[in-house]
This record gives sequence, structure tokens and C-alpha cells, in this order.
Amino acid sequence: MLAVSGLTFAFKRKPILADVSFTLADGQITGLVAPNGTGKTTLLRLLCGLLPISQAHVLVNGIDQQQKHTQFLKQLFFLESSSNLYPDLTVQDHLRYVKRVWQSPVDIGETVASLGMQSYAKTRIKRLSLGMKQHALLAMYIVSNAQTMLIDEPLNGLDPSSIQQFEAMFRQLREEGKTLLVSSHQMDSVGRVCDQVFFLKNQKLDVLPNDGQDMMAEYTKRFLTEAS
Ligand SMILES: Nc1ncnc2c1ncn2[C@@H]1O[C@H](COP(=O)(O)OP(=O)(O)OP(=O)(O)O)[C@@H](O)[C@H]1O
Repeated sequence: MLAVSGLTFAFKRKPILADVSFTLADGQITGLVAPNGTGKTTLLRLLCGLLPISQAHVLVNGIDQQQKHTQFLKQLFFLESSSNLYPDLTVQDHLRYVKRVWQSPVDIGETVASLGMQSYAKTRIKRLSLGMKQHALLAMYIVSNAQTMLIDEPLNGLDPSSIQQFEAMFRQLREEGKTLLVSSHQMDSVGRVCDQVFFLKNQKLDVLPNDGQDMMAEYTKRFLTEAS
């Protein structure tokens, strides 16, 4: 479980979050949705300690981000984007690194096969397409076996069958009891896989349980009607 209380953050004069509190349960997928530049990535960075949380508390399974930082980080996986991958290392190098650091029992070969990556597992990152790099990034999350996974726009650059494949992987991680917070602009996909959605608006999170609503209509209600 991830528990956040009293999180406030601003970049100089740009407020991003105002006294935000929430919990994410194990075995749940939460979507994080907002227009470009609102603060989704900033929230994910704050949760894992890449930006200072000042007076707030962020705990994973009761372990405090600030008091037990190393132990906290072992419970969590966040790699912001596939542009953070090492260009001269292969996909397999990245997966071996994650497996070792997170002391994970997850089998690399099985993960590669389940994502259909066999043909480029030994290829350097710099020779891969965007979609292939997105697969490599998701494979790193799976191999980490971390309890909490913060995933920033994983569906960018994916073709429809890869989107289906990623959605199946998210569901599988949910079945394994993982806690997923996934930012996305793909409202149809959010509707298909998320148990609840956080709409970030006016520095607050508007929490919507997924009861099968049309998520694009929910987005429009919150963000497009006032823009038009
Ligand atoms: N290091 C930084 N210094 C100053 N401002 C920043 C910094 N990083 C982000 N911002 C600003 O904070 C705001 C939120 O950015 P963030 O990247 O969190 O948005 P986002 O919701 O993830 O957007 P997108 O959907 O485009 O990825 C933006 O206005 C951005 O310009």
C-alpha cells in the first residue's frame, strides 16, 4: 500500500499540488490523468523522492520515504521514460541490472518472451524504435517485481496490439497484488484497465472509481468544457 498525506509542491511560482492525500491499495491500478504540463510526472517524481516532499509523508507498506529511504526505494520502481535507458547497453543488460539490484526472482527469459521481445533482447537500446524501447521499459518494471510501480505514460508510441499486450500485463501485475499508478492520455485504455482514476486539477486529485463510465466523457467534463 502507498499512503500519501499532506503533499504540497510548487516550482517557483507554479503551484502543482496543494495538500494532497491519498492511498493506493495493493492489487489496484490507478490512472493518473490531466492535460499536458499539469503535474503528473512531478507527482510521480515526488512519490519516489526525486523531488523534495518537505512536510508531507509518503509511505510504502508503512516504510517512510524520508526516514528509511533505501528500504523504501526497494519497494518501488520508477523510471520516467525510455529516454532514460542507456543507449549502448542491450535490453538484456538493463533487465539483468534490475534483477540484481531489486533482488528479484522474476525470470528474464520468460518476461522477454511474454512481451514478444526475443528478436531484440540482445540489441543495444540506440538501435530500437520508440515502441521497442517502451517494451524494454515495461519489462524492467516486471523484472523488478517491486510492490509499487509508478509508470509514466507507458502507452506512448505503441501500436494497437502492443496496447492490448500492455493492458494484459497491467492486469497480470494487478493479479499478483502489485500497486500501480499509471499516468496516461489514452482515456479508452484508462477505462479498460484502471480500478480508479485520479484527475489532477487545480492542484487537487479528483478521485473517480471506475464503474464503467466513458472516461473520455469524464475527461471532457473536467478539462475540455472550460477550455472551449
Ligand atoms: N524542473 C522543473 N523546473 C521548473 N518547472 C518544471 C520542472 N519540471 C516541470 N516543470 C513544470 O511543471 C509543470 C508540470 O510538469 P509535468 O512534467 O509534471 O507535467 P505533466 O502533467 O507530466 O505533463 P505531460 O502530460 O506533458 O507529460 C509544467 O508547467 C512544467 O513546465
